[in-house]
Amino acid sequence: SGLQRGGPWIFLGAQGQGLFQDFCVPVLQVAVVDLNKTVGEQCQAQLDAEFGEGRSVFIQCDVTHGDALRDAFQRTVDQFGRLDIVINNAGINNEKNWEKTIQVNLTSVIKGTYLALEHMSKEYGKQGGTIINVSSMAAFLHSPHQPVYTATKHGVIGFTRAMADAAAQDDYGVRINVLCPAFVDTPLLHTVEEEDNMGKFVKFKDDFKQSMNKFGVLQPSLIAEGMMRLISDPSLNGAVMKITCAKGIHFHTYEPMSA
Ligand SMILES: NC(=O)C1=CN([C@@H]2O[C@H](COP(=O)(O)OP(=O)(O)OC[C@H]3O[C@@H](n4cnc5c(N)ncnc54)[C@H](O)[C@@H]3O)[C@@H](O)[C@H]2O)C=CC1
Ligand SMILES: CCCCCC(=O)/C=C/[C@H]1[C@H](O)CC(=O)[C@@H]1CCCCCCC(=O)O
Repeated sequence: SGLQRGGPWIFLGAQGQGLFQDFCVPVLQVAVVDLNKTVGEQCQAQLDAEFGEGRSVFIQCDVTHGDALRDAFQRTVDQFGRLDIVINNAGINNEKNWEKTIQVNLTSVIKGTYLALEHMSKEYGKQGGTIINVSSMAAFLHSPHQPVYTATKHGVIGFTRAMADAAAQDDYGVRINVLCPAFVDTPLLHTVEEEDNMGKFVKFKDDFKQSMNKFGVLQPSLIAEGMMRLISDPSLNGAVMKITCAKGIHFHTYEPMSA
């Protein structure tokens, strides 16, 4: 992976579970791409403080705007000379404006993966790399509270596994994996109580909160640890990493196909 070379990375969706404090990378070059200027600038300030100035850039971008997303990738490569690691992390929880949820959580992950391949795949004459697409345990345990969110997270897994097979069979030199956290202590979790986000499904919020009490809420540092493992283990491609309070970091296993 690119980790040994120390980056560069592009991290789409910056709040990103407060991940940056927890990445212990000695030589880091990272582009933080986020819609929210305040969040992006805070992330960059943290990175400056921890790793020194000049190693990171914040690019304000709505990942659902195709041209802006393409520009964000190009700016990253212009700044750092190459790209090794891409994390498609941006996500929203909006059942009222569910079309937007599909755009951010699924369509932009697909676009982000294709753009990442343009900059990293041997098919395009590039040097290889690694991609992480962020799904959710909602892809395994559904809830009446989030039907479209749940659908997008299933979609991320299906797309990622199929692309990982394509990457292996056509020798892209790029590993593509998916990460499925259970509840994580981030601002996103608070949106489940808001009618503006949940629409008519807000009535299920108490069930959802009970589920949080039952299964517990993860700290972002464990998500960072999972990402580091996906980045640094060269044997992983098409892997579906789950992270839960009960079992920590582990992998989903699929039945072999029968004839
Ligand atoms: N917090 C949780 O319990 C869980 C979160 N996840 C997933 O983890 C990922 C990160 O979520 P969190 O850090 O929890 O959420 P968050 O809300 O704290 O951070 C998400 C970031 O994405 C950015 N973003 C949203 N829409 C965007 C757009 N159109 N363009 C660019 N940036 C955009 C936001 O500004 C925010 O900074 C998401 O894909 C989410 O679905 C998965 C399982 C559980
Ligand atoms: C607002 C976004 C919150 C997203 C959190 C998330 O993705 C949660 C998904 C839940 C789904 O909607 C219903 C659930 O029960 C999911 C969480 C389940 C955690 C499972 C832990 C299982 C275990 O400990 O073995």
